[in-house]
Amino acid sequence: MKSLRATLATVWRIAAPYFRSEDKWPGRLLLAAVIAIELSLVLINVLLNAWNNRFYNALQEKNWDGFVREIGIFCLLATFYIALSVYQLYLNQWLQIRWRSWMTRLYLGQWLHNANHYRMQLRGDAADNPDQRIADDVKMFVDQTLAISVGLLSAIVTLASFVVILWGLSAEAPLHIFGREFMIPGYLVWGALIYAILGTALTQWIGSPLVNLDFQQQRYEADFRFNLVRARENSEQIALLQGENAERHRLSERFGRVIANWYAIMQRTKRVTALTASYGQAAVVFPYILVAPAYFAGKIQLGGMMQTANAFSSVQQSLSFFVSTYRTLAEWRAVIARLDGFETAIKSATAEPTGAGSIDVVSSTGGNGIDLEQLLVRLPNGAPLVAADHFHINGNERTLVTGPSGAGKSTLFRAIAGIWPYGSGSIAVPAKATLMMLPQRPYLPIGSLKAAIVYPSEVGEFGSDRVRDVLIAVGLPQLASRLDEEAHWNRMLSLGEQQRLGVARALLHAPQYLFLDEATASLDEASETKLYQLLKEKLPATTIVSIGHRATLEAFHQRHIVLTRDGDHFELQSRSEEASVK
Ligand SMILES: Nc1ncnc2c1ncn2[C@@H]1O[C@H](COP(=O)(O)OP(=O)(O)OP(=O)(O)O)[C@@H](O)[C@H]1O
Repeated sequence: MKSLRATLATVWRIAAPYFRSEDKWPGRLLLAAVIAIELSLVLINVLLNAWNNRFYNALQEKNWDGFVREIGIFCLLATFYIALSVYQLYLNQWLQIRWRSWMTRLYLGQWLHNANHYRMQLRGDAADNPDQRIADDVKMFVDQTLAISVGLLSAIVTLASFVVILWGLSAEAPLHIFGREFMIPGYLVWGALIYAILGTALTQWIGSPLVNLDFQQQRYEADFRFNLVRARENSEQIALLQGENAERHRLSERFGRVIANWYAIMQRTKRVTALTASYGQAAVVFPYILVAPAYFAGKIQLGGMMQTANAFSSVQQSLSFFVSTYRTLAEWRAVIARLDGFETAIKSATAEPTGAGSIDVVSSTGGNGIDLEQLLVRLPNGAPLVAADHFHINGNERTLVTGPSGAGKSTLFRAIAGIWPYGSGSIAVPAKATLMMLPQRPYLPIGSLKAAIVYPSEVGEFGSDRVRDVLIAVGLPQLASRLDEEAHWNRMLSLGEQQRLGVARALLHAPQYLFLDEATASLDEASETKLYQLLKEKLPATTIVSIGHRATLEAFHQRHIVLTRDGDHFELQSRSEEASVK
């Protein structure tokens, strides 16, 4: 009961914001229309129930006029029923897509806000496969929440209406057992109730493991799909290493989990279906068995019996709402748990940069350069990595950072960029300063070459002539005529060419602070020298901080910082304050 209340509270927390959002009026109106139509359908069912009585009595009495009139009434009711059903589905789908669009935009916004997606990945927490949550789970949540809540409402209203009818019919057709009449008020209602409670309890008992199995299934499917995508993304490496067998083995192992869990679902579903099917079939004859003695004793007519059977089945069906939607409910709970986990992970990732035990990245005013104060960068497991008590990265200067592999150079850059929360101390970056990080392998989104170069800006922000000039300057004249060509550039270009594109990106954006993390390491020394010369000439006002291993790089930097081991971590130390080359 407690977990049901907690689940409903979670549903409310996830679902309610849409109906309070800027799209609240269309959403509320559509929901109201869907509910109104559902209630109208229940009303038609009530009218059809009374129709049963009149129709079968007309048949029994061989009353032709009555028969024709009832057929006419049926056609009228059926026409309304059809029209309402059509529009209920239509409006329901309309609401679904509006609600889903809103939630998808919200989740995308939160996930892509302030490097949350990166921190969530670092934490490796419950929010695995965010793509599945944003793409599939939101859709399922909206579909199922609507289906279940409208279905539940319909079941409650149907139950209330038909319980009244069935109560009246119980008095008309008193219970007959072995020729004796028993006066039990509303015995048909009690019969339906006991029947439904038994069915519900049995289904819950047999079917409860399905909730967890469904949850695991979605997870294994997403995991398998993600690994397929990774294999596709790294197909060149796999082919070069002849890693196909290893890949097949790995993928088969992941698919094996999908299969094993599916068998478990099949076993469980078989039992649940056996129960629900028997339950449904027994429900067809059960009311006849209850009222047939009264019918044969001549207490009620055929119409009365048919109406009773119909009312009984409506009551029984609405009481069995839980049984009939068990699978959907199980899936729904799994979806709710996943979205809840996703929201929680986003919340903690959002809170992390400002929380206790995190590095404080602040905006400084007036100064030029970046100040590291009492900085201790840690690994996610808490182990210390890089420390700097008072350190100043001078503005308008070119600084080279070196140190042993794994010393934490890249992680220090991540901390300065404000995406690495683990650690303590503060990093003061001038307010409104523009920072750009160039990694060893620049990210080039799939699309036109121009869009890939100007990323993360919009294509229209830079003129094509400008982009062409920059491409020629970085030594890629052969690409200058292919700006509109669409491709997977990370896959198509050599690493050296990708690094030249990275430098082209930096030249276009002309940031105030440019951090190069081995961003030219794949080029030959002569090309690297040319690119650095270009950066020096074209971006004279830019503060450049480079990570690199080559000694030749020193010539382009005025200052050299070395990460040196100090116990369990590394310290930042200036090797030379004097300029090498100005
Ligand atoms: N997401 C992460 N989770 C756990 N440990 C990490 C993570 N990212 C980096 N590390 C660890 O932090 C340490 C420093 O990594 P970093 O990439 O900063 O080193 P680096 O000095 O740039 O090395 P290199 O010169 O080889 O590029 C490494 O031991 C690495 O394993």
